[in-house]
Amino acid sequence: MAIGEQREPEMVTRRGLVVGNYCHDVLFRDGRVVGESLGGAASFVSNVFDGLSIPCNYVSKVGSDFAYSVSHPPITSPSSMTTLFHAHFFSDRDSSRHQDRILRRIHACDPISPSDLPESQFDFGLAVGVAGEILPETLERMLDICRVVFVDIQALIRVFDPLDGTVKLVELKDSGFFHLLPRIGFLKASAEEAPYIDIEEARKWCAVVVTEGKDGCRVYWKDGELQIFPFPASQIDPTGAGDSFLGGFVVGFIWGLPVPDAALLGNFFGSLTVGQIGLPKFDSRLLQRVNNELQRKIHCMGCCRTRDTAADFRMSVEHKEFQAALVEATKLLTTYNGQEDEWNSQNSPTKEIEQIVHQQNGDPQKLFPDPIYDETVQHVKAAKT
Ligand SMILES: Nc1ncnc2c1ncn2[C@@H]1O[C@H](COP(=O)(O)OP(=O)(O)O)[C@@H](O)[C@H]1O
Ligand SMILES: O=P([O-])([O-])O[C@@H]1[C@@H](O)[C@H](O)[C@@H](O)[C@H](O)[C@@H]1O
Repeated sequence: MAIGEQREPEMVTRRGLVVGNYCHDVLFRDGRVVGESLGGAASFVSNVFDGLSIPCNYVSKVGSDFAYSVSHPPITSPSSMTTLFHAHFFSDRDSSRHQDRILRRIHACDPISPSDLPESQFDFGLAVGVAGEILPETLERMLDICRVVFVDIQALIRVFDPLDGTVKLVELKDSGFFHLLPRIGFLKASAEEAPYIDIEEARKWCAVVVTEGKDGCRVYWKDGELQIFPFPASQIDPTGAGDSFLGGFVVGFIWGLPVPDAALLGNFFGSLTVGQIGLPKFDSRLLQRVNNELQRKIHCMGCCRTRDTAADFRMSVEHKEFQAALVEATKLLTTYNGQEDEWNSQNSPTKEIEQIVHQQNGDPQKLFPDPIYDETVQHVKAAKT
């Protein structure tokens, strides 16, 4: 190619590394089981990446009891059980934010050590542990082999009650990961986690994205901050919204979008996630529309994907147009949602589990001794095979 000849802008394929364990999620509302699903940030992130054809390596560990088939096979630890979370929601409180979710880690699979990571180099990495499986030395190794690393703070600051596994949070500076901050590209936190970071200190070292549920998100960097608007959504289950947000944000970033536009794409996928229980299904037509929009944007930017890891925080002149295009894409969901409701009503395990649990227990309050639920789930699964 002659020097100076304009290259047709194109998405240079970037390869990533996603590190974090898949898990089993059980959702309770007012003490009643309302759903059980594949979980773990890696599953929500890969759901977005697969939908938008982002090539990635995944390092995730599960036990031999892992109950789901996934597009990126995990490492099975025969001596361990799959990470299991019980997420308790309550109708009498505003569950539009996770603050009112009580998370309990019932089982924890083996941690991911540096030697579990591939030897090769990667353009980007996502440290997305949910149950303490990412060790400081593992994150350090990720920082060595990935050019830019996106970290979900829930991988760093969660601790677990020794008696019942209830998830609590510790200050980042007391987490054992603080010294790695200057090497992290982006730190993602929910509004509930943000107070444990000291954003004024952290932003000196890396960009911080704080997701704010139905209010969208806020991006902080050394010299500024920006509020990025949300997309409308009727929330059914907030689980995984932050994970899908991070997936969308990273896609925007590696496509070369300015950070505010990447955050908008994150908001978009977060809003689609809360409208479904567990791992969301994205309409293929909607995903195609998003891909077309990304192609259009990099064409308009007249640049091939040459930006290295330098982040561009300027609000693009096209930000509003991008937002409008994504809103337009969600209109495809109106028809699909009709089928989706059909899918939920017919296929959701919830009803079966509720009926069996009710028969067995009469009073759903008995649900709390979790083994009852686990046994019921096994029974339901067995009945399905
Ligand atoms: N009820 C909602 N309506 C619209 N968008 C939402 C809603 N809840 C979450 N989102 C989107 O998903 C993103 C992540 O959600 P949030 O609940 O803040 O993350 P986390 O799961 O980490 O707590 C938000 O920044 C927002 O863009
Ligand atoms: O809802 P969110 O915080 O984005 O992410 C969730 C984790 O916090 C939770 O521990 C896990 O069980 C879910 O599968 C999901 O990954």
